[in-house]
Amino acid sequence: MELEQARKRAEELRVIIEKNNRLYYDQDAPELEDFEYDALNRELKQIETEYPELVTASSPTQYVGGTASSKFSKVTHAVKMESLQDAFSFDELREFDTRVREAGIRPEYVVEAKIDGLSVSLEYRMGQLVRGSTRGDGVVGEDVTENIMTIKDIPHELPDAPDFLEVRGEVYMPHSAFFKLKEQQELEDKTPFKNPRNAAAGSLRQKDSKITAERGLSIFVFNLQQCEGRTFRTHRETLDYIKSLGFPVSPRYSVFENIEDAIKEIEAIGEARGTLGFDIDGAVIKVNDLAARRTLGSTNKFPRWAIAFKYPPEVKESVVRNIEVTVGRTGVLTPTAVFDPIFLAGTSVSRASLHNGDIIANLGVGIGDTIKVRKAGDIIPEVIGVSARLPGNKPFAMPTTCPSCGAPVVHLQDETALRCVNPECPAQSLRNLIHFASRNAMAIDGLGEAVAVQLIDKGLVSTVADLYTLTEEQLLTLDKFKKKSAQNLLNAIEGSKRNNLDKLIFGLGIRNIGDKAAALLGEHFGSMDALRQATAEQMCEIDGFGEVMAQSVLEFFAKDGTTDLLNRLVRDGVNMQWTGEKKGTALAGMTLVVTGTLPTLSRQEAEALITQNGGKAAGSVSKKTSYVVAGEAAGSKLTKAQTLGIPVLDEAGLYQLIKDNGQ
Ligand SMILES: NC(=O)c1ccc[n+]([C@@H]2O[C@H](COP(=O)([O-])OP(=O)(O)OC[C@H]3O[C@@H](n4cnc5c(N)ncnc54)[C@H](O)[C@@H]3O)[C@@H](O)[C@H]2O)c1
Ligand SMILES: [Zn+2]
Repeated sequence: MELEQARKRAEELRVIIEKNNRLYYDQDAPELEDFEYDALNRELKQIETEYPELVTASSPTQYVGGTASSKFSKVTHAVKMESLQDAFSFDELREFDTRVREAGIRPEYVVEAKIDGLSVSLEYRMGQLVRGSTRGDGVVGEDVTENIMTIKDIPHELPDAPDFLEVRGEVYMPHSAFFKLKEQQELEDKTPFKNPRNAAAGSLRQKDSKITAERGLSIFVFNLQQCEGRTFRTHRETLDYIKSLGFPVSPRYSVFENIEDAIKEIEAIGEARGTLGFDIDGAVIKVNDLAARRTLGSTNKFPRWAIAFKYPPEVKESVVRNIEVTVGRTGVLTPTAVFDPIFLAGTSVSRASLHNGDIIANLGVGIGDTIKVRKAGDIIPEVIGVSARLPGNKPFAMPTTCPSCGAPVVHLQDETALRCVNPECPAQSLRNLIHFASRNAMAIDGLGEAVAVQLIDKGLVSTVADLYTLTEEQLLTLDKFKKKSAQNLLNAIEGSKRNNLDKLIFGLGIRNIGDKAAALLGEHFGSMDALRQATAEQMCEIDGFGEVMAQSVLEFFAKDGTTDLLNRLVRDGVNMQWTGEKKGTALAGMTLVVTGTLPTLSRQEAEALITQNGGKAAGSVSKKTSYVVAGEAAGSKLTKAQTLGIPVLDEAGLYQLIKDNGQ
């Protein structure tokens, strides 16, 4: 490449890379797959190696990619949170080894899995967790202490800890938590996170720590940043020490005497990839000897004593045996390719979503064709192309009628998806019914998926209103149903009639209306009738309510069948009024933290009492806390309140406070 041509390409690449850095680090919503991004970075690095005169201080190859968002207060890291140099072939690892040996170091390496999440620093003073922060640009990160406090794996207190300790680790979302969240987001018609890494980053970088708490995040700690009063000789020793303090550490971290053995370990980790229960995006080789690390030092961006090997995305071929089309709760038709099982990134795979008709048309894929399937992250397989077409085969055509009910399907405005809009469609009825009965909605015990499937299949229920006319006789026709179980279910259905209005609003499955939005609507309008008559402007007056949500509510009431459905529910005695207390103002403007075991209230109940009275219930104590409500066995939060001089109440004191401030 000519210099001028190289300069032009380098500039182009920098613009693209910076744009994708913002999407990935700042918005937790990348558009490229990691290996696609890595390829761009590599190309830029190659140009800069060939033409060193083209390297600029602001090139993304020279600094850590993130920034600290203004959503959080900033933290300056005493020990810089560096990135890692990466390698895509074993030969590059051998070159790394040569560089280490050329610096006069006898190599001894630790190999660890590289967990795909986001990097955090945790600081402990006198054994108490005092701060958690993100990497940001490596020097300045974000203060996410409150959110960090909600992660169960992270100890709040360390026994026998030094006066000051800082560790670094990777917060990640296990596959189990990711699938749960994905299902929940789909049920609520929200765009699900693309992969566990983005889900972890998006969940940790939340303004509301309660949301973080619900997301099931975990951590692996992989480095000792600072430790007052103790010295260590090797990385291995520091990991043993971190583990002894109660932190989760990388599941395996063995020491190897030479690079070839280290490479074998990387291969072994690669083979175990799909079975770990969480995503890894590579493996890291680190020089074990800490003095040798100091000799090797760091560049502006990464240490010279470590290197990350990135596993290539695996691509394999298989033959499409079928394309199944299913109907979701909101009527969207989703095609799924079913193919001969192949082994990818450690697990057997035989299905991949084709998303919609446009994607099928772009791929040109039909039943019988040979496809290429890739697993980019560790869990979601993707069809990336057709490698051999069955002679004369045509791409699969999406059905023109609903595979569940046979009604004609439609393209709604601005959507690529096809939808079945028949309100009585059984596939949708099933998802609607499961949602209606779920815990945050009408909470009908005993009405899970298995029972819902039977109710629909036997034609006993087609809309949720049918639940309220079910008889014992009918329930006895269900699999495994005896008199007792039938009666229990009828009681649960009967009990649900008395639920507060928000449960019903949420249960109706209005697009974009989650349980929190339902509660806002219920409290604000007070009855279903008032809500039905509300205009978009009136809804938008509610704090926290947006235009899109308001439109969805209007659409719901305008839909065929809604009036009928609500009339039937009213006739059968389902409550349509807000029976919850209107929010009081006794604790307005105050932030309270509940800790320990209270004599009569559970922690949830105490927090509900606080919010019902206009206060904010927070998860951790800070200078902004107004009161700490402490019960028996209150731990670090109580100690912290005492150090900060924050008033402490018992349960009776909380009631008194509400009484004193109420009208
Ligand atoms: N898809 C996109 O658009 C996009 C954009 C930007 C970055 N990225 C991805 O982000 C990565 C580059 O980001 P980076 O600069 O953070 O570097 P990196 O992720 O390659 O390596 C550094 C990080 O690895 C983490 N890590 C996990 N386990 C570790 C262990 N056992 N020991 C040491 N560190 C461990 C650390 O937290 C550290 O921050 C690449 O994988 C890239 O593909 C993707
Ligand atoms: Zn249908």
